[in-house]
Amino acid sequence: MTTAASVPPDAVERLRGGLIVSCQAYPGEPMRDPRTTAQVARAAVAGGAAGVRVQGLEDVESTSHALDVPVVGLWKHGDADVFITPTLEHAVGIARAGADIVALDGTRRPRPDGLTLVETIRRLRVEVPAVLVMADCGSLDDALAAQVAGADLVGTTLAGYTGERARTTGADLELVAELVGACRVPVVVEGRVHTPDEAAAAMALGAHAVCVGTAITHPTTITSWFARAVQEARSHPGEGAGERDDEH
Ligand SMILES: CC(=O)N[C@H](C=O)[C@@H](O)[C@H](O)[C@H](O)COP(=O)(O)O
Repeated sequence: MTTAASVPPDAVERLRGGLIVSCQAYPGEPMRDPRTTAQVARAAVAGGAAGVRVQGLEDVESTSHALDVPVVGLWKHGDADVFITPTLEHAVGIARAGADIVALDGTRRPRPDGLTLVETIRRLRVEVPAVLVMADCGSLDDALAAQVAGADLVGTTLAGYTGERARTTGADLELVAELVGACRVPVVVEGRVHTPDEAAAAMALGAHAVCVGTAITHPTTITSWFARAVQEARSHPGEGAGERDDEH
């Protein structure tokens, strides 16, 4: 696996300077179907995505078969604080389903199976030796701990969702700058990147890749942005659109 001095693994290298599109539909939503996910992912790749991020065993399976770009897989499970690929069992499942990179909770919080992050990554690599790991972090301290634990990539995915940092409007670019300055592993900017300009700003700070979900692949939320703007324009002519909400 990658170290500061080694050549980055192929999947990490293929994502360098690229856009990762997160293709996720949430429980009960009309687009929650592995075939739909694979189709959305193919459409994203046709538009220039260097990689995709997908959730759940079936979606990882369907998408990894349909595409020739790196697939970042995760498994959201449970209502606890740690819900992104929370246990070793989830991580092994996602790796075996075909993910090139397993994204998992990379915070310093206790994990539901009682393993530490370092134990999780070590044992995952015993089970599935070639797999790479992206640690979804909420702070600089998370990211530093995750790289020591052996993560191949660190992401800002959980910034604003763990209580350590405020939830910024748009990407947490301050954290991006901190991570790029302090981490030797590549940094993926993820979370609330809503416009091409924001994605470019994150890359200009030295990010390895940018991951965009909602603003590309979640039509219900995107529609709500437009619907609210249209409604507000009708109620208050002459005023600009308000802030975007990306809660699902
Ligand atoms: C916090 C959390 O649960 N994040 C999840 C991680 O996979 C997804 O719900 C996000 O859509 C993804 O991170 C991309 O972010 P955004 O949709 O803001 O572009």
